[in-house]
Amino acid sequence: MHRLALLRSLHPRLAATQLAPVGRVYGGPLWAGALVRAYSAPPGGPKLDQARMGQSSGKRRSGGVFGFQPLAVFAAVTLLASGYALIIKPYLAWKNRLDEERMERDEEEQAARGMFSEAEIAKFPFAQKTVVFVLGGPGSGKGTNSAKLVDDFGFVHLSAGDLLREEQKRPVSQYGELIAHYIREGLIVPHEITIGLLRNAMMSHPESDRFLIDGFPRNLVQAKAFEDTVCKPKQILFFDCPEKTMLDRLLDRGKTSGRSDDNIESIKKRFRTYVNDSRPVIESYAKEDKVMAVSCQGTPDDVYNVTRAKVASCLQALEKESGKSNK
Ligand SMILES: Nc1ncnc2c1ncn2[C@@H]1O[C@H](COP(=O)(O)OP(=O)(O)OP(=O)(O)O)[C@@H](O)[C@H]1O
Ligand SMILES: O=c1ccn([C@@H]2O[C@H](COP(=O)(O)O)[C@@H](O)[C@H]2O)c(=O)[nH]1
Repeated sequence: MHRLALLRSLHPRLAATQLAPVGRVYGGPLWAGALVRAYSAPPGGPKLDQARMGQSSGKRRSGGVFGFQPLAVFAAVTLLASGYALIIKPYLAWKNRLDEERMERDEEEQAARGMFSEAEIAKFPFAQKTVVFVLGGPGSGKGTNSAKLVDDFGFVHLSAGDLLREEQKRPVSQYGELIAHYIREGLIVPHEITIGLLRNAMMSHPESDRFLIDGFPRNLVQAKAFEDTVCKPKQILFFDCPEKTMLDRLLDRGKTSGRSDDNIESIKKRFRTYVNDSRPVIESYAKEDKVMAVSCQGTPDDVYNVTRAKVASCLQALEKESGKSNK
């Protein structure tokens, strides 16, 4: 039924009242207002315009309590309901949407920074994990062999370079540009960023006891910072490779890798960083008798066979040692 007809059917007074057509949006309150005004008019009496201008008299209410009040209540309720529907409800929905968007943004930023709470970090048993650093020059075969060790020994493989590249690509990362620059220039990204990513990645695998950390630490400062804030490595797996072999492999990989640093300019810078900053880390751990060296010369299978044998005996020795210390 048309709203005007409906209103008029509610009370005879309305039939005698000229109700102006109203717009769609404010229809509710205006209809309700019209209803109230209709009751301010005598039967067959002043037009709505007059009522609006306050020209109607008190006598008009002589229509009687029974005719008047229910509709006045109805008008008030309609007014309130319309106000709620048109103003308060949309406002609350808008506010909720803003809150939800803010929470989503916070969660994304938190994920981007890879943050666990301080309490969660403090509780995580890093010292009980078997961490093996996988070191060697750029293109020496660290990634290739680490992937195979995962299958054979159940390690979780964490490549520091991969984690940095992932972080760089995250749209909300505050470090994206910085990381891109350091990688292209073959420089070492500030260790707080890399260690944060590594720690987060380790904590994302609470079920695992074995971690291969590939391509880290790149210098002595990183090594010390990791030992101080995360844990000491149990062993270092070092791929020993001549520069010429590494160069050939990297240039070959560069044909398909899409990496911003697999080009001759970046490769030369990476070699310089390796000689000046990363070799001293291997030498330092060698003094602690923690380095297993594997020659990267030979086919991938040859190199992996040697690697697997060395890692197997290393893990055996570590288990023996921990068995002794548990007694
Ligand atoms: N023994 C091998 N013989 C021939 N090619 C190999 C051998 N080992 C690895 N490669 C190839 O050399 C390239 C570099 O290997 P890989 O990516 O494992 O090195 P990486 O040390 O992880 O390098 P980066 O430090 O730059 O990440 C790859 O294209 C890989 O397929
Ligand atoms: O601990 C790290 C590891 C890596 N980087 C930077 O990333 C590139 C690429 O590393 P790959 O191990 O070859 O994937 C490296 O040249 C550094 O620029 C780093 O800063 N810190």
